[in-house]
Amino acid sequence: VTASATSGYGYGVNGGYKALNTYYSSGTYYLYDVTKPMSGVIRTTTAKNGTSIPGWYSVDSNNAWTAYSQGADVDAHYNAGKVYDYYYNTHNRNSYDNSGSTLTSTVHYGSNYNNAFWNGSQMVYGDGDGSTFAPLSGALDVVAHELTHAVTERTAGLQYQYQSGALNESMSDVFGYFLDSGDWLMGEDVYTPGVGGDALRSLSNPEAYGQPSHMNDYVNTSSDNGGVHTNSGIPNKAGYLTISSIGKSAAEKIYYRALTVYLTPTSDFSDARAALLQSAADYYGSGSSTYNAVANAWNQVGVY
Ligand SMILES: CCCCC[C@H](S)C(=O)N[C@@H](Cc1ccccc1)C(=O)N[C@@H](C)C(=O)O
Ligand SMILES: [Zn+2]
Repeated sequence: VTASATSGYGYGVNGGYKALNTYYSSGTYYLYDVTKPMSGVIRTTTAKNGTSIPGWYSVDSNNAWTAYSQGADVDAHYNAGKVYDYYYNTHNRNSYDNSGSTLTSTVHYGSNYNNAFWNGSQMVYGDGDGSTFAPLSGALDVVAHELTHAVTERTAGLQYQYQSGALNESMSDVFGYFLDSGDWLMGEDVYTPGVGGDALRSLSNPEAYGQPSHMNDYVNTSSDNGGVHTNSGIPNKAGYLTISSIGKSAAEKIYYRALTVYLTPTSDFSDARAALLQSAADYYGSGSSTYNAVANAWNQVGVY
């Protein structure tokens, strides 16, 4: 029996219709996308609520991925393709390693698992417990967040602890905004499915969800790898101020250049300011309004 690339469709976590690049072989359809200009593929698997990854290929009998339980698989696959396209089209980067390597997403990880992560090789998504989170692949900003960790790991290599770790987290949130720029919120599409209008974090108002937005309020702690999900509010606020001042397109350029050219594993918030200023100077000149806007943004969060 022939095997071939096919086009399917399905419903995501929140019920939205999604066209899917799938693959047919011997009577079974797979979430396996061979349509991208990459040496590898984009593929989605399920851990079947265990913790063994990558687990098993997500499969379907008729290429209509419409079962409620398939929503997480549908969105992980669809959103990974969107983030791949973003990095390729906007930054000329071919997959997380710029070598077109395969992107693997595993969904249904664990039981009631309220998180998602990049494990050094692939993306992994929990289903959430239905109260704190719905399946996390249902949010494009979550998928962009996780895939950006992979990019960061292959470029700046920001150590996941203390300021470099909070910066690592912030880079993932800022690129999450670039993908899902309808609002300044993070995770709103999957956070507390029973409660409307809230989110896990806000870039414009970190305090709304318990994060600082100024160095005076930096939290010194050993918890959460030195507060990486707390102190990310400070560079996140600087990101909001920067993007609001210079616009999304210029911000994407200087953020990508800072991340891939100037930042290093031990970079702290002040190094991030310098890297973004240098990137702004590279693109627009050191006396440019863009340069000055970046300086002002970081001044406002108390980072010099
Ligand atoms: C292995 C466990 C820790 C990994 C943390 C991953 S990178 C992470 O930061 N995940 C994001 C998921 C996310 C992203 C955007 C929007 C909503 C949720 C995260 O922020 N996790 C929170 C819940 C945390 O770990 O505190
Ligand atoms: Zn993260």
